[in-house]
Amino acid sequence: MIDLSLNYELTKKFIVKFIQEELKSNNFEHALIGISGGIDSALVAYLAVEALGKENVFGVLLPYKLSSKESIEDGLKVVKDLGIEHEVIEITDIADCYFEREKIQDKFRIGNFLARIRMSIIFDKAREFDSIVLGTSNKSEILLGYTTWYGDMAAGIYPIGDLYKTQVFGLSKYIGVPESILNKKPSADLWPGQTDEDEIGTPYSEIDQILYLYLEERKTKDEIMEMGFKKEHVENVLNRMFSTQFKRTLPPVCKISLRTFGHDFLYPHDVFK
Ligand SMILES: Nc1ncnc2c1ncn2[C@@H]1O[C@H](COP(=O)(O)OP(=O)(O)OC[C@H]2O[C@@H]([n+]3cccc(C(=O)O)c3)[C@H](O)[C@@H]2O)[C@@H](O)[C@H]1O
Ligand SMILES: Nc1ncnc2c1ncn2[C@@H]1O[C@H](COP(=O)(O)OP(=O)(O)OP(=O)(O)O)[C@@H](O)[C@H]1O
Ligand SMILES: [Mg+2]
Repeated sequence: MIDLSLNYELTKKFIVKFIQEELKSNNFEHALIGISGGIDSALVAYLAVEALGKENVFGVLLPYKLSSKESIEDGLKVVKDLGIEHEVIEITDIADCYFEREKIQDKFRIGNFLARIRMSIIFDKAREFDSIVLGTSNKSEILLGYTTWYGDMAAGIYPIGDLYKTQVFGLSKYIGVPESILNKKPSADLWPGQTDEDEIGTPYSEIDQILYLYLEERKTKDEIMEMGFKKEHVENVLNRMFSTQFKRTLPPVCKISLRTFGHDFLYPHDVFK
């Protein structure tokens, strides 16, 4: 196993500075975060308070009737520990109105819809509080595409987007995220009993190694398997990554004019006054 742990003091400083600079250069003072009770949003909230001060960070807790009891308890623990202003908005009525009307029972449709309802409320609240939305996506879930496109992925900036999930755990422990959050299994909490690792089929300890070896050490699939990783896990991780490239790029634009978004305007000087 490759040691993916980082110098967490330095990592924290980089992310804190990143949040400060991104807000400043885009003329924002406030940041808003959807707080789920999970580790990604907890970590981002702690880093945001360090970067901006507790008076400039807002938390929104958006439980659905099937959200786990621990999620809401841990979410409240985060906002109370940090002393940030927060709102709890239950999304059951809004979501069930649509599910009942369309007779939807498929858990994936339900889960993706919940993620997109949350996104709508988060951006509405960002407008109300004149804030940038801090994304909570990490490198592992972005690379796997394990996320709802334009749902929980939607954000202004990604402070922990270059940290593998195992590094999210390392940094969270380092900065003192509450134990109950550190000790529970990552879950999208979109249906009862859901956990990331069960749904994906490979534990994060292996996902991160496989992604790292393939992307950063440029090992081939065969070389990774020769290092002792099971074929089913290597194929699972790489296939998920290849099949979700669309989630990591702007939608392709059909080029007609001489100057087209996505094809041109690739550098800041293209659009400067
Ligand atoms: N090649 C392609 N080019 C352009 N668009 C493409 C496409 N392939 C699919 N699509 C579109 O993308 C849609 C599917 O993508 P999407 O809607 O994102 O949904 P999908 O990837 O099917 O599902 C999202 C997955 O992420 C998990 N999740 C969601 C939310 C939060 C978390 C969490 O960890 O907290 C996890 C969830 O449990 C589920 O496994 C298709 O319906 C299709 O419209
Ligand atoms: N009930 C909720 N209330 C507010 N925001 C939510 C809720 N559920 C999900 N979100 C938003 O969607 C993001 C994605 O969820 P995800 O499960 O990947 O991260 P997490 O819950 O923070 O960490 P973990 O992976 O440990 O569960 C959350 O970080 C949060 O910003
Ligand atoms: Mg979660």
